[in-house]
Parts: sequence; C-alpha cells; structure tokens
Amino acid sequence: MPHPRIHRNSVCAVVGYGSWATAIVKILLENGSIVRWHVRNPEVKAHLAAHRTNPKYLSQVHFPADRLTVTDDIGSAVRDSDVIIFAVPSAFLGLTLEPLDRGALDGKFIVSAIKGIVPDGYVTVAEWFNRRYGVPFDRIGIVTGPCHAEEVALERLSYLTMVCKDPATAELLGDKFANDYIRVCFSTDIYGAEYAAVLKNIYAIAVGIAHGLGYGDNFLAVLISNAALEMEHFLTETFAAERNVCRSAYLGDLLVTCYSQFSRNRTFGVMIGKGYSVKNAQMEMNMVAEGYYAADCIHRLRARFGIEMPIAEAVYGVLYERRSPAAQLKNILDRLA
Ligand SMILES: NC(=O)C1=CN([C@@H]2O[C@H](COP(=O)(O)OP(=O)(O)OC[C@H]3O[C@@H](n4cnc5c(N)ncnc54)[C@H](OP(=O)(O)O)[C@@H]3O)[C@@H](O)[C@H]2O)C=CC1
Ligand SMILES: O=C(CO)COP(=O)(O)O
Repeated sequence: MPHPRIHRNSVCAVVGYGSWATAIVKILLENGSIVRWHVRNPEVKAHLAAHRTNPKYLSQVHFPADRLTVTDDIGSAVRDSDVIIFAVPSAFLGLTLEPLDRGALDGKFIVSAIKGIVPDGYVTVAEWFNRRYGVPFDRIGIVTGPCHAEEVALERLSYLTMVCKDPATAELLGDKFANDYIRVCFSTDIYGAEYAAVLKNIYAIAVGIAHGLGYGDNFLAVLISNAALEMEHFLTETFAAERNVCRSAYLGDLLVTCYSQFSRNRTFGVMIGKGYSVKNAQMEMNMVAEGYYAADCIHRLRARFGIEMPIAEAVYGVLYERRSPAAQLKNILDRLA
C-alpha cells in the first residue's frame, strides 16, 4: 500500500517538552497546524492545561487551546498524527518510545529535530528509527540549522533547513515551519546534516572549555575554523556526497553553537574549563548538552574509520578520561592552522 502523502492539513505530533519542542509547538500552531503534544512530565502537563504555558522552558510563550491537545500517552499521540516530530534529547529517545510496538510508526512520517547520537547502538536518530521501527529513509526528515529555541520565543529571524530524500516532501514539511521570522532552506543530505549537528556540539564544548580557561576571541576563531575543517574531513571520509559545508546547516550551526550565549554545549564547556567536574557541570545545568554523548560516539567512529580528529579527541579526553582541560588544549595547539 502506498504511504499517505504529507499535505497542508496533516496532523503533527511533537514528542518532548524541553526548550526546542516548546519552540516547535509554537511555530506549528502559529502556522495553523493541528498539534498533539506528548508531555511526559505530569507537572508540565497540568501547568499547560491550567495556564497554557510550559513552566520550565520558554515560559513566556502562550499556547492557545484550539488545535492543541496535550497528552502523556505516546501511543495516542502517534496514532492520531501523520507527522511525528521528535525533540527529546537523544539519550531519552529510547525510554520515551518504550511503550510503542515495532509497527506503531508504520505509515507515519518521522521528523527528527534532535541533534545527537542515540547512545543505545551509537547511531544517528534516522538510523535508529530505521533499525528499530523499520521506518524507511524516505519517510524520515531532519529539521536542523542555526536556531536556538530562546530566539524563536523572541521571534528573531532564523533559518532552518528541512532535509528529506524527496525534495517535494521537504517543501511540504517546510511549509509547516516557515513564517515571518523563520525562513526554510532545503537539502537531501540526511547523513551530513545529522553528523554535522552531532559534531558541532562537540566543537562548542571545545570552544567553551577554551573560553573557560581564559583563551580570547582571537584563539576561538582559530579553533572554530579548524573545527569546521575537521567536520568536513569527517563527513567526506565517512560518507562523501555533494555538500557545501559552508551552508548554514553545517557551518552556520557550528558558529551559533560555539558563540551563542544560549548554547547549552558551550555553557557546559565553559564550566569544564573553569574547573567543574563533568558530573557537577551536568548537575548545574537543567538542560542537556548533547555533545557529551556525541564525544563518546565520535571517538568510536573515528577509530573505526581511522580518521584524525584532534579537537574532538581532546574533548573526549577531558570528558571521558579525566584529562586536564588545559593540557588537552595545549596538546593540539601545534595542529591548528
Ligand atoms: N534548545 C534548542 O535551542 C535546540 C535544541 N535542539 C535539540 O533538541 C533536542 C532536545 O533538546 P532541548 O529541547 O534543548 O532540551 P532541554 O535541554 O531544553 O530539555 C531537556 C529535556 O529532557 C527531559 N529529560 C530529562 N531527563 C529525562 C529523562 N530521564 N527521560 C526523559 N526526558 C528527560 C527534560 O525533562 P524534565 O524537565 O522533566 O527533566 C526536558 O524536557 C536535543 O537533541 C537538542 O540538541 C535542536 C535545535 C535547537
Ligand atoms: O543546535 C542548537 C542551535 O542551533 C542548540 O545548541 P545547544 O544545544 O548547544 O544549545
């Protein structure tokens, strides 16, 4: 049986209630979509019902009741929707979807807004949905690009990239996100978009560490330009494709994550550079720095492919081998240009 096509009136489920999921629900509702929002946390769900705001993230955003259903039942959120948008941190994806049968996603279109690696199996989100739920790659889209949820809440102009194998599907999905303050670009590079998003989080941790150690803007610019080259090297060595890594989904996202005051990964890195232990830095943040899990995954992949990645390896050494941040950075200085 052919899969149902996505159309203007397709119902969207959003899974997750962190800052990015909250921003996505805002965008979809403003664009006229019917949204089923899966919120696991009972307090957040009750607060949304009573006050129409998420008390934990982007609490200034108000959600009108018409067209929005909030549920803690993942089964019904998925069953009653055509397009399922996932915006939970990658580490909690498996747990969130545990109640679903393998066939639950048959006929659905999956969109990943997650920029991370699924620790269970060290695979990207698209690979994970394909392996675990049998979702074909032509039923999976990625929404990515330099865009912090906090700036969506402020309605500051942002560019997102909608990535699908089929450009026509990408356009239909893009219509759900485009508005006065969101422009949508398109791409078919699922692999490159996912790994670029994974890598930029590691590099933002490196930049945060350097900043925390007292390095200045001059050095950070060198670190980031070398990180961009390292990202391109990894993508080319593991899956060569026609891609321009200067586009905003790659370089743009690297830059915003390395420089923005809103970046979780940079903030986490700054704490490490200032001497916090990994555990204490994680406890201090009530948000998730995906680069922590990504550093471990890329360490394994890099070894498997025999790719030189000094910046990513320096971050791995700090986070997983308790190496000194200052010494790890010093060790790579001669390798930067
Ligand atoms: N924030 C952003 O601007 C952007 C984020 N992304 C990506 O979106 C994804 C989601 O990140 P983001 O929205 O920032 O998340 P946040 O860091 O804002 O929120 C963390 C979320 O994880 C939940 N959580 C914590 N522990 C658990 C658990 N054990 N099981 C299930 N859920 C748990 C939290 O729930 P609770 O509050 O109940 O603890 C909360 O909903 C990430 O992959 C991120 O890279 C992509 C683009 C932009
Ligand atoms: O991907 C993001 C911005 O494009 C969010 O990055 P952080 O998770 O570091 O905040």
